[in-house]
Amino acid sequence: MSERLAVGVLGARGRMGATVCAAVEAAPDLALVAALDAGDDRAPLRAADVVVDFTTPDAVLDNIRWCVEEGRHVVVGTTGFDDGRLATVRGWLGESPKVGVLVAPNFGVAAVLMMMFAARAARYFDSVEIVELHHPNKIDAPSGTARRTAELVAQARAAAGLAPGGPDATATALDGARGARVAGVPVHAVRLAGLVAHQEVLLGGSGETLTLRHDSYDRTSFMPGVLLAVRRVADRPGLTVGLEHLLDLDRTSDS
Ligand SMILES: NC(=O)C1=CN([C@@H]2O[C@H](COP(=O)(O)OP(=O)(O)OC[C@H]3O[C@@H](n4cnc5c(N)ncnc54)[C@H](O)[C@@H]3O)[C@@H](O)[C@H]2O)C=CC1
Ligand SMILES: O=C(O)C1=N[C@H](C(=O)O)C[C@H](O)C1
Repeated sequence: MSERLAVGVLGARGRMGATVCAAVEAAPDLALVAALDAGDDRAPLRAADVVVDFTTPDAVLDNIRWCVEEGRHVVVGTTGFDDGRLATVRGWLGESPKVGVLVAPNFGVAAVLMMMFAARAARYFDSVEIVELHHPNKIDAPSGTARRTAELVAQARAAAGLAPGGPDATATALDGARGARVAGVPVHAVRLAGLVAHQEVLLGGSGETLTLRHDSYDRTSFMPGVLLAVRRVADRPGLTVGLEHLLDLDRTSDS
């Protein structure tokens, strides 16, 4: 058998990090060489070909900078990215052009399909709103998936000459009643005991609606996508945003 790909995990004692460690250990072509959490020395990551980060929005940028400087490829599931943060990562990669960093707000294949379908459908409807629903231990709102979905929907609607959200006659509202606007699209966040990770994209037109719903019932749902990214990130020097680029699904129009 050929040599196994060496993988390090940051956030290894967390919900996602622990699941990633188990998935890597179960994969015959991968070897878990470092499983680190907050406060640990990062030196053992020098033995890794690829580092996986599932930490916190506060910690992730410093981890990526360290990995890029050390020439390690990075698969990032941690959320909290916006254009400014992605530009910062691109800047570091400019100094290390052989390194690949893949940032994905959601590694669930069905979740990626839901995002792609939402972008594809967005131009056919008057209104679009997003409802994301998560476990109550989640520290960021709205979710990274909802943010990315809103951005993709807004881009598709702008390309079709449409406003991002839809008609809305609301004249008075309590703070938050109409959700947050992400790229102009209303996004509503629910935190509920018993949930893992769920999202609905609601599209409305004349006398009809379309609801796209995705449910992650278990964190193993993210593992095929994480392992695909681990195996492929070295082939993609520079920054890749979104698992869709590894799934050949990134077309969102007929042209
Ligand atoms: N892209 C995706 O498919 C998914 C992304 N996520 C995201 O992953 C992140 C982690 O989620 P959970 O595992 O649920 O959180 P968690 O709170 O269970 O785990 C985070 C872990 O990171 C550790 N940590 C904090 N700072 C660190 C540092 N500097 N170095 C190493 N470890 C550090 C914490 O001690 C903790 O063990 C969140 O941003 C979440 O939104 C979660 C699920 C799927
Ligand atoms: O914190 C979570 O649990 C999740 N985070 C990601 C996000 O913010 O989109 C992915 C998934 O929704 C689970």
